[in-house]
Amino acid sequence: MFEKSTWIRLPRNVVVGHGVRSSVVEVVDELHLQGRPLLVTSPTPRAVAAEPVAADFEAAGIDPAIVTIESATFESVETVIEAAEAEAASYLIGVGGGKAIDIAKMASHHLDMGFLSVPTAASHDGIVSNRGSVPDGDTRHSVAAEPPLAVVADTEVLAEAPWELTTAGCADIISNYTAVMDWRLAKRLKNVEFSEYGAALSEMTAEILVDNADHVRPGLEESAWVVTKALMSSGVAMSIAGSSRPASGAEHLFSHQLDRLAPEAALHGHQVGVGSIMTAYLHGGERGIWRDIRDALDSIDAPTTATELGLDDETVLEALTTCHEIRDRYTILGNGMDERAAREGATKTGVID
Ligand SMILES: NC(=O)C1=CN([C@@H]2O[C@H](COP(=O)(O)OP(=O)(O)OC[C@H]3O[C@@H](n4cnc5c(N)ncnc54)[C@H](O)[C@@H]3O)[C@@H](O)[C@H]2O)C=CC1
Ligand SMILES: O=C(CO)COP(=O)(O)O
Ligand SMILES: [Zn+2]
Repeated sequence: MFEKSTWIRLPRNVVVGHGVRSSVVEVVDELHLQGRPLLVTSPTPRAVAAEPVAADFEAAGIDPAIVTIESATFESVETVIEAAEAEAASYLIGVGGGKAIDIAKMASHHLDMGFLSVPTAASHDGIVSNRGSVPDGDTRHSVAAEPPLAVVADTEVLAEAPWELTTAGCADIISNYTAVMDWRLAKRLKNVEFSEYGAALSEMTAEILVDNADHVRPGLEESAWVVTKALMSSGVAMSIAGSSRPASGAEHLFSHQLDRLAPEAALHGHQVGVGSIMTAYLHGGERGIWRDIRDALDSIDAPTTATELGLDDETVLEALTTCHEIRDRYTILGNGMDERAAREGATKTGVID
């Protein structure tokens, strides 16, 4: 008897383009959301977009509340839940980079409320995904969360954000190549659940981005358009898979461990990009695709070395040899890398000297 079933949850409205920030109130109306919104943001995105969106609500006769979080932690999720209850909010709007959107997503899941995603940076592929990513002591959780009811991605805002945020988003997408390699390996060796559609969409997204790398240049609003579409497509791949597997393999474990060893040293996307160069080497050796990944990152100004990440060689090696412990996700790292092997791989790929 056939007993499989799946429930794929995706946004109902995706609004992308020049000046669409001012459409948030209209999108809320179209979704028939009633009552008071709580805008969940972080310090810089608050001024960039949350306050203008709040002003639009006020002009429409709706009184919004705002809460500012500083970090992506379970404490921040609690802060937002308490603010939603204290302010009698009816739905949430995440306004900012990956951290603010993740926290809004997880709080809305807990509160059983709808949420909208309003990215201010094309820096990560959590914009539409149904996952939240949170560090917790020695581990890193990929938490099932509420996908957004709608996404409003203003390319004018995204293009005005610092360029390195956009290159981080590109690197988060390029890392899909190795994430899917790890996923296929885990399917073969550990029989983990695998989605051909999720994997194919993730790989195709990276392919399209790399093919369009010439259009990803500082100062071009078209860059924000190209990158945001890829970030959304990658998020949809995660929602189809029901896990972050299509977009998160060993290169993400490496980045999550760096977040513990050298907090705030570099952007998430930049860290996973450098991790992807090294894990591509582990998958394919000299003849593997690690050079293609390095060149793709280089072509869009993303870091390809420890120095460009602002890290010393020893931190990179420590992360590489210990990151398999971060979570129970089988990857090319298996039960962990030997220190000499890690040094050899990192040196051969030019990540360390
Ligand atoms: N849930 C998911 O599926 C995914 C979650 N993530 C998570 O997202 C986070 C990484 O996202 P990021 O955006 O890199 O981090 P972030 O949210 O900390 O943003 C990076 C920096 O950019 C600033 N910023 C944002 N918009 C700006 C603007 N318009 N102008 C000037 N500064 C601006 C922020 O204030 C912050 O200082 C990590 O916690 C990562 O784990 C990443 C990918 C997928
Ligand atoms: O960053 C992600 C995909 O780009 C997902 O993060 P996790 O590794 O926490 O699942
Ligand atoms: Zn990522």
